[in-house]
Amino acid sequence: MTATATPIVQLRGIDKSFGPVQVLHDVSFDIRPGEVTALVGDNGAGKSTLVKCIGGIHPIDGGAYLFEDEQVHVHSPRDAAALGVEIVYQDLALCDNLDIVQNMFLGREKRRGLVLDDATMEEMAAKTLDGLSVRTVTSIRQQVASLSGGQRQTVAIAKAVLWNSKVVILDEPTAALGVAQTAQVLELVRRLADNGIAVVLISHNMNDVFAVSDRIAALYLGRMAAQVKASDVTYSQVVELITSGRSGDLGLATANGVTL
Ligand SMILES: Nc1ncnc2c1ncn2[C@@H]1O[C@H](COP(=O)(O)OP(=O)(O)OP(=O)(O)O)[C@@H](O)[C@H]1O
Repeated sequence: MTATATPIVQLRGIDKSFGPVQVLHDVSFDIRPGEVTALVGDNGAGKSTLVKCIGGIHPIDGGAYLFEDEQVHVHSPRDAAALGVEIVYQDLALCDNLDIVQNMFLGREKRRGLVLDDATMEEMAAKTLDGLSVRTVTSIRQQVASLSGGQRQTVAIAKAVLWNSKVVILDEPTAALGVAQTAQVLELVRRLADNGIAVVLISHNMNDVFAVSDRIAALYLGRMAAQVKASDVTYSQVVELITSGRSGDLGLATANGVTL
């Protein structure tokens, strides 16, 4: 996507503490439509906390959350969903004993009168999977228990997209996958962005990050060390940002977390 896409989400000066422990310090973060923004950082850097603030799971203590240039107050996942923000978690929260359609509509089932509108749900599920060019599942009435890790991840992502999401945040989507399945999921991640969705990818895997990301945001000890275009940095510069919060080669413009 173009370098000039206007951010759909802009966080400015976000602080977040849990009791006496401040986990996020003055964090600014932009998420742009049509782009994959990788969110990287060491264990405990604050990645999950940051996305949970975006997703309405944790209230922010201070700073501004702008969505499409308007300041918003997101107090619950429902508020986030109303904006079109969905998070796909590492543990996926899929129900093994339900099929793909049932999982995709879990808690938001379509009804016709008092009965479930299975035909509409099936049609919407199939359309969403088709739209993402997902051909890895054989039947949408297949139980999720029988799916591979990659297929499960695909269903979880499709579930997030089903609701006309504008922002999809993926927490380590390839962490438990083998090589081939990782490639498939990364392809899907790229396709989401190519369809105009603003995608955030939390990942510890630099190969994944460089394979699909347009931008990379590095958190270090709860501060945004840098947010840069992926094409402007090397693998080792990103590793340096993750491990020390700075990269000498990048200079000051990015060391303060300024978005380029
Ligand atoms: N609900 C909570 N209550 C108290 N402390 C928390 C809570 N959630 C996270 N923390 C703390 O906040 C810090 C950042 O954690 P967070 O999970 O956001 O990091 P992360 O970058 O996602 O790490 P990882 O890569 O290991 O998942 C950690 O020190 C963690 O212990």
